[in-house]
Amino acid sequence: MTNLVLQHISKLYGSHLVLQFDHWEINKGIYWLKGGNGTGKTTLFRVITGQTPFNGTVKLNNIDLRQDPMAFRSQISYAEAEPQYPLFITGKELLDFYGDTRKGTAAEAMELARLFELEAFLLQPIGSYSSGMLKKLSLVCAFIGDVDFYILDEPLITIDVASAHKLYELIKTKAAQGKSFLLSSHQQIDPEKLSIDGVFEIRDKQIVAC
Ligand SMILES: Nc1ncnc2c1ncn2[C@@H]1O[C@H](COP(=O)(O)OP(=O)(O)OP(=O)(O)O)[C@@H](O)[C@H]1O
Repeated sequence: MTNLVLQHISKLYGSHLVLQFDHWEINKGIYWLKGGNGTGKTTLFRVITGQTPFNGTVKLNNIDLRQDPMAFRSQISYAEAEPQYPLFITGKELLDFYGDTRKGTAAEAMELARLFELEAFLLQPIGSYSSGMLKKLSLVCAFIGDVDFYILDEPLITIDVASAHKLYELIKTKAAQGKSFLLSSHQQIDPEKLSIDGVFEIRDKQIVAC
């Protein structure tokens, strides 16, 4: 049962204040974070996943990111908007790496790769992948293993309609198993394809419900 709590948050890049708010909390569900370019969505995701220094407290299911980073990270999966991987490794090597670190099985990784029609490319270096293939590979990585909370930054960019449909179905299946999602998307999310439990926006450095 997901519970994500952020308290007394402030995030600066040098002297540029990007986020500042006292409290934001979500429970189990699928959430959509909207907002224009540069409002701080990716920064918020990087704060939640402990990938950038910040002031304040982040807790997932009562596990404090700072006090117990290993336990915290084992509960969370983050797919970046524009994933960057070493170009010389193959897709399979990347999936094996994620499988090892996330304690996922090779069969699970292959099943996800097959779902997104990446199977035939797995032995090729990532440098030869198209932008859509790269995005799908990053989504496959995000779904390897068993975590409680998924953060998907712009999961719909560059993927085709059929893949978007598969992603929606995967999110629904995981949500039915009790998992939670925080998605950012500039594209409208069709409520008939994916039912959203809450929509937020970053406005003036704060997270507000829409
Ligand atoms: N590493 C960084 N160093 C300095 N400033 C940064 C850095 N990353 C982001 N910023 C600044 O922080 C602000 C928020 O950026 P962020 O990438 O979080 O926005 P975003 O909402 O994800 O934007 P987009 O929708 O364009 O992806 C912007 O003003 C950006 O210039």
